[in-house]
Amino acid sequence: MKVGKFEKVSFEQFKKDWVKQFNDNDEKIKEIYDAIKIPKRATQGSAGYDFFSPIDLHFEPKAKIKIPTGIRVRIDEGWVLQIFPRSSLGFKYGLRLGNTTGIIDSDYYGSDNEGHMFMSLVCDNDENIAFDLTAGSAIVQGIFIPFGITVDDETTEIRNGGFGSTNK
Ligand SMILES: O=c1ccn([C@H]2C[C@H](O)[C@@H](COP(=O)(O)OP(=O)(O)OP(=O)(O)O)O2)c(=O)[nH]1
Repeated sequence: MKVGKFEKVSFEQFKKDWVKQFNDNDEKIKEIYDAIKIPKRATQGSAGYDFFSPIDLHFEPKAKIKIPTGIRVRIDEGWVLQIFPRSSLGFKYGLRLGNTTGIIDSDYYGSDNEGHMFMSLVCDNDENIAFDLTAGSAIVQGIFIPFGITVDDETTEIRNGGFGSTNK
């Protein structure tokens, strides 16, 4: 079923979020932004949309990296995009999401940050293996999943942001 669409966030939004994580100048940030690839499935039968790393990444064991993806996603009502590790990187290096699994709500798209998606990654292996990924490598995968609500659900709040925004 066709229920979503990936897009790039604006350059201004990407830059604003990127400088909070990485020390790059404007020219370099524009280069990274222009090279950002829209998530895609590797094969016709794949459930997961691969997300690609915008830069070369070096993972030290146990270190956590937060990556602004440059991507937002429009999702139909009643569906959620869940983010999972790729099994190859999980098996080899114990690469997992810092938040164990990512939940991208459909109403995140309209947030003030344009619905800019972030990925938190941890190289979590017991063998102390560090590893590198080159820019453009598939790092995690997103799967569109339907969800239900309770028969007496009366939620009316509207989201603006993520990462604990609804605690405020
Ligand atoms: O890996 C992730 C997980 C979440 N998000 C964004 C999209 C999601 O819609 C929003 C909120 O996520 P979630 O509902 O899981 O977080 P929360 O801690 O419950 O925060 P909130 O109070 O904002 O719902 O943050 C990401 O960009 N990457």
